[in-house]
Amino acid sequence: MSAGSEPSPPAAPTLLSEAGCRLLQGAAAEGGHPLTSAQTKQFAGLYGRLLEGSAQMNLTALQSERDIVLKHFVDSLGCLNAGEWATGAAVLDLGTGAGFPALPLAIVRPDLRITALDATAKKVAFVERTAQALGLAVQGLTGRAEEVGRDPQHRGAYDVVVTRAVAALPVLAELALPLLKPGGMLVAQKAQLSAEERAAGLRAAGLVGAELGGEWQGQLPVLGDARCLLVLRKVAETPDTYPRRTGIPNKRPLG
Ligand SMILES: C[S@@+](CC[C@H](N)C(=O)[O-])C[C@H]1O[C@@H](n2cnc3c(N)ncnc32)[C@H](O)[C@@H]1O
Repeated sequence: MSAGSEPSPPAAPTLLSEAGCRLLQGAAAEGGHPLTSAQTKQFAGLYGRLLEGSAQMNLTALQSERDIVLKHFVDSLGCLNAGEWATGAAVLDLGTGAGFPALPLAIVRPDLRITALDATAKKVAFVERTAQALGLAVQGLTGRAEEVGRDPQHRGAYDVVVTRAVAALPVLAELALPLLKPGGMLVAQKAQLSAEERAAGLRAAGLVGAELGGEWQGQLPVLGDARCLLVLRKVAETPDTYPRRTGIPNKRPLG
């Protein structure tokens, strides 16, 4: 800058392009979740924050605008396709990473009381900052689900535990069921669910007080990739022995 010249204005935040907004609106509507223009603006802001955050830390492997729109934003909304998400429900996103599905869900369902749990503190800090900037009611929570599930403040406290791309179904059953209220549901989103994983998941569910509560098979809008949602319903108290200590659910899965 030469002496006496005006300081340059701060760079405008990156936002979703117009084409990206149209793709988002079309795909969300195709998936049964049409967006208002205010919600589309919130997604545009989320896109910008995700790009900024990704420049500083490892937040997402997805690089292109199209992939982020379809495989993060629209895919996250697909979690709503299974089960009844009652108005005002307390929801925990187990293993939220960069905020998926927690942040898209908070945009389209501002009535939900969403807690975004992850073992990595800097990811949770990103989610909290982003939620605050976009005016979304998402609480961050740093910790391992194995420990949070034994904390009286969180055990039995949630109507819905939702999870995407975190672990195999038997592991999810052990981590999620202790966190649910009686009658609550785990919604596990999967790209694929083999017959073996499904059977082991249902056996694990029986051990932690759950049964199959529903199943949804569908496709990711525009791309057509297979998606499956499996719902486990809490029908009995989870024994105090679960979840086992950190690492054991993964190392020696139930079922
Ligand atoms: C592959 S990422 C998926 C993130 C996000 N759900 C998504 O779909 O983009 C898995 C995340 O789960 C978190 N995670 C895995 N096991 C966990 C546990 N036992 N407790 C808390 N977080 C866990 C990891 O730290 C990681 O951020």
